[in-house]
Amino acid sequence: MRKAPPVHVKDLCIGYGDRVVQRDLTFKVESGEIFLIMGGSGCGKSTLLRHMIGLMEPLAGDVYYGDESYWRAGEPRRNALKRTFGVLYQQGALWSAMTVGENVALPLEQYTPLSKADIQDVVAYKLALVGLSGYEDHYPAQLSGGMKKRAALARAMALDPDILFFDEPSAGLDPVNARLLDELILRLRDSLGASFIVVTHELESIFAIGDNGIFLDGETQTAIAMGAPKTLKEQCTDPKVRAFLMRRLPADERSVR
Ligand SMILES: Nc1ncnc2c1ncn2[C@@H]1O[C@H](COP(=O)(O)OP(=O)(O)OP(=O)(O)O)[C@@H](O)[C@H]1O
Repeated sequence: MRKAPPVHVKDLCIGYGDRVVQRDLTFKVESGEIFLIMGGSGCGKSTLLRHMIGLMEPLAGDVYYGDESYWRAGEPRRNALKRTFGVLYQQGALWSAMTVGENVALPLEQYTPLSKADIQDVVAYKLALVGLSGYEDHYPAQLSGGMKKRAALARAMALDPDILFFDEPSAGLDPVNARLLDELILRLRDSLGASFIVVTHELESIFAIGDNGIFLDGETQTAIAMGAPKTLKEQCTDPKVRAFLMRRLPADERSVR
């Protein structure tokens, strides 16, 4: 099985123009880990993800893939690195005018020299991985919300990424489909050896899939906790983290302590 490079975020400061959203972020995502980015609304989770994917340049600090600095690498190398990432955005964002098969085939047509027949084989394999065998000719509008997510996941996996980035994978899904997606993520991690970096605030997902994670705080604009969600729930004494992981109001947490 392939091994994804560890990802090392070092002294990262992120934001928009003059506006700092998060500062001094340092953490490591080990190979094959499901790493969660957690925190309240607006604290900067998606912004951090955009920086890790290389869509936004940090105000300070860097992101290392293996030993390689992303931002000190030249643009050709950055583009090559980007191709080792699979990204699944909140909306799924399948091309609605294309069939599911065409959606998954697109990155293969753009970035590989594979023949049409080989591309069809890869598409069939990726759709089988997400439980959508035989849906090649369906259009996104003909799929349920959960199926759309899985089709978008098949597309994100088209180029055999080392690292998959998910922004709120279970947003908009009912609890049963959200759970099926969690199970799929666990299965794919085990079978592909890829790492997953996931933004989520769904408590069930957090405890079901998270090996490790970081908790961002919007108020202090930095990370206030790191670790396995289950351990954080048992041991972290920060009232904001406890409130988040136990779905209590921070004021109640303070009075409990
Ligand atoms: N394109 C942008 N330009 C300027 N500010 C932005 C932009 N996108 C987001 N922000 C601001 O950056 C902060 C962090 O936003 P971000 O979307 O990263 O938070 P989040 O933790 O992912 O939120 P949520 O959980 O609600 O999706 C917010 O205050 C937001 O208003």
